Amino acid sequence: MAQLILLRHGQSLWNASNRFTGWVDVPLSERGRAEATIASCKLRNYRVQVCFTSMLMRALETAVICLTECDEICGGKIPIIKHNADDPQWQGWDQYGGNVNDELPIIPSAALDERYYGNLQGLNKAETAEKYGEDQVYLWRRSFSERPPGGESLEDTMNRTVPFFKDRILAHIKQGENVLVSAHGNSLRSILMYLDHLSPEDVPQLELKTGVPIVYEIDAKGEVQSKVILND
Ligand SMILES: O=C(O)[C@@H](CO)OP(=O)(O)O
Repeated sequence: MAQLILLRHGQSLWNASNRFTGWVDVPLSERGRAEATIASCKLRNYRVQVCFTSMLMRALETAVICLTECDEICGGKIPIIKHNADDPQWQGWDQYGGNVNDELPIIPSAALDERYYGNLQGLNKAETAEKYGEDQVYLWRRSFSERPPGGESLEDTMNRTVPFFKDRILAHIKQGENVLVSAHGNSLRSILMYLDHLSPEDVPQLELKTGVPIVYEIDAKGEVQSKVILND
């Protein structure tokens, strides 16, 4: 049995100012860094062997804080970010001498990036609801299939997150390795939808808090055996 820890990044500067963010690469706020530190300390009795993140700074920052503040989660290994590891042009410039077993790889992938919010990116969420109506904005934000203007629906997002999750992340879990995934509200909602067998009618109610770890135990067949949310 292996553990999968899903972590929505800490509060970003645009979460704080209530703006649609999507693929805009906004860093964490001071509160977001504190949330990531608290998550790290909640996870001090857990151990992971590999970490996946999106390519966006707020998820990478959260992963690095989580792995380095209360660093017991690394089990004595050094976290090392594997930029471009999936790029066929990559020449291995960060290769080094020494024992690769001493490192805890952090693997960033665009497959885990937040849902693309298209023309809504940068707009204030409350002002957008006033302009287009609460119901329309709720559909854009929380329905499964409705696309925000020029952006991705949750279904579109799921079509890139879940294949990556099955091919790359579940492969580690099935071998008994514990994995930390640091990503986003909607990219993680799509993965939870898969893990928890949620229907398109169930998923609008699913809300993930920033910086709150969700721990799954998953067996060698990839079946979920338990789930716990590390709230306060
Ligand atoms: O702005 C975003 O990218 C997301 C996550 O913060 O917003 P929403 O709550 O609408 O999913």
